[in-house]
Amino acid sequence: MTEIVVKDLFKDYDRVPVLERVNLTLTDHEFCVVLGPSGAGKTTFLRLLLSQETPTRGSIEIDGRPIAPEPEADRGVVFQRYSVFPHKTVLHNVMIGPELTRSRFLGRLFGKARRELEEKARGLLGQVGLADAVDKYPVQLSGGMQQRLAIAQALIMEPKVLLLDEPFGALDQSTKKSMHGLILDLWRANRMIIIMVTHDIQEAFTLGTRVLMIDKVRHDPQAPEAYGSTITQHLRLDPQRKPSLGLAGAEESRTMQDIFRSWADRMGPAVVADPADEPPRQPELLCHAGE
Ligand SMILES: Nc1ncnc2c1ncn2[C@@H]1O[C@H](COP(=O)(O)OP(=O)(O)OP(=O)(O)O)[C@@H](O)[C@H]1O
Repeated sequence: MTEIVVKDLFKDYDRVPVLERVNLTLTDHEFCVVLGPSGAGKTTFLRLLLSQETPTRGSIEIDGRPIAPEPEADRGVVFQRYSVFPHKTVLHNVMIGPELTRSRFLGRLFGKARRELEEKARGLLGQVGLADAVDKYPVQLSGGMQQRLAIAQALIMEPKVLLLDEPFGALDQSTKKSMHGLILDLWRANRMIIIMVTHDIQEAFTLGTRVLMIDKVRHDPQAPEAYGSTITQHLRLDPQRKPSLGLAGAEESRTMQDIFRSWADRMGPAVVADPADEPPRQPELLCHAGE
């Protein structure tokens, strides 16, 4: 069982408080989603959990021990912008983490150890739907495929905690939805704790077993930077009892065209011109004979 305990966490930058008095306990197999306005300190919170930043006060423990002062393999991370190595194939991108950890100087394993690692990497790439892309380079992949690769890269290190910083923010809606299915499957199969930052409230409620809001509770108009953010809302959700999320549920079963039309309808008077209402153009204007 994995447990993360965040106790009275404060973070200042140059004496400007960003986070104050953050307390949170997460136990095995939770999916915690962090929402909050821009600049509230969501990424700072993830960076503290990763040991990329040190707390000004307070502590973070994993399984009863203070987290290591340097980023370690017990915590994996996926960012919004693709963090893969462009000059390595998909397969080698997934193998590189364990190779660098286990062979610090050469960055490469040999013989049986390498064969076993390759098999594991291929298995993970299968899980994230990239089995057919193992020999490709990142530039040959779509945005969604690159994020799948980044997730496989993080998972091969078998982290106890997976940190996701707006991992799907740059993806189109339908790719985002398939990534939601994938991340939920991986979370169920690997039983790690996930902590994810997003701006997308629907995504938060779709995925989370916990949904947190980080924001400022105290404001001093004379000194806007006097106070930091803390957890202002905190919901635990039972994934088995979640209602279908209105629009999200409906959109899943509809085509992109239908979703587009429903958004166009909702725009109402804002729609200045709608080609769908114009009389159909003559077929000869659209295509040439023989095409
Ligand atoms: N290394 C740093 N040095 C100084 N200030 C920083 C540093 N990193 C972040 N900050 C400040 O901390 C505050 C919180 O930043 P953070 O990136 O954590 O917010 P966020 O909630 O993730 O924002 P967004 O939603 O826009 O990504 C901001 O005011 C930012 O300018």
